[in-house]
Amino acid sequence: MALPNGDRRGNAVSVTHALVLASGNAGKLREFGQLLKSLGLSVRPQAEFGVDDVEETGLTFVENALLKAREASRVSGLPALADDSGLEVDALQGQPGIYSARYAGEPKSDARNNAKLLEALADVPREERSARYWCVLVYLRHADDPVPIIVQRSWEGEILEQPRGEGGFGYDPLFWLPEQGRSVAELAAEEKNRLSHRGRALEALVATLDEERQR
Ligand SMILES: O=c1nc[nH]c2c1ncn2[C@H]1C[C@H](O)[C@@H](COP(=O)(O)OP(=O)(O)OP(=O)(O)O)O1
Ligand SMILES: [Mg+2]
Repeated sequence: MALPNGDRRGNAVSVTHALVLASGNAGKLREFGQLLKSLGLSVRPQAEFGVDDVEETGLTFVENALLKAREASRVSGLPALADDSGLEVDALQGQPGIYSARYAGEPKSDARNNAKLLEALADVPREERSARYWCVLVYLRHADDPVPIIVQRSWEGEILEQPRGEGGFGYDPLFWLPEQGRSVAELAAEEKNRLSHRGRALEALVATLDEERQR
C-alpha cells in the first residue's frame, strides 16, 4: 500500500499517512478498518476530530460522498475518504437508493428500514426481487481539492422474504447472493470485504492512489 506522501520507492508510507474516514456508520468503519489494516494503513474516524454528520442534500451518491469528505477534511485538516452507499431495488424503481439510510425515517434504524423493505416487497415474487448495493467512494487530498478521486462499484443480489444471518450491517440479512447460496449477513467478514461493493471500490481507489504516487 502506498499513498501520495510516500517516497518514490514506496517505503514506510503507511506508517506516516494520516487519513480521516468521513463516516459515522459503525458497520462501515469496521469494514474500512479491516480492509485498510490489511493494507498496513490505519485511519481515523471523523468522530475523533469532532466532525458531525453533514446533511446529505445531494441527489446522487457522488454528491453526498463529496459533501461528507469535504466537511471531514475541512474540520480535520487531513485527506478524507467518504463512502455514500445504498440499495437499489428494481421492483421499487430503484428505491430506497440514496435514501437507504433514512428509508423508514429519522432516527436512522436498520431494523425499521429492513421491516419497511419487506413490507414494500410483500407482494413481489422471488424472481422479481433483484437488487444491487452501490458504493461511491470519494477521496479528497484536502478540503478544496478540485480533482477528487471518485470510484463506484455495485454488488448484485436479491431481496429475501425474511432475514438470514447475523453478520454485516444495514440490509445485509435481506441481501441474498445466488452464487454464494448465502445472505451477506451469513458471510465471514473477510468474504464480504473481498466480494462487496465497498471492498472492490476501495481496492480500485487504492490502485489509483498508488498510480498517482508513482508518477
Ligand atoms: O454493505 C452494506 N451492507 C448493508 N447495508 C449497506 C451496505 N452499504 C450500504 N448499506 C446501506 C446502509 C444504509 O442504509 C445506507 C448507507 O447510507 P449512507 O448515508 O451512505 O451511510 P450512513 O448514513 O449510515 O453513514 P455515513 O453517511 O456517516 O457514512 O445503505
Ligand atoms: Mg449517511
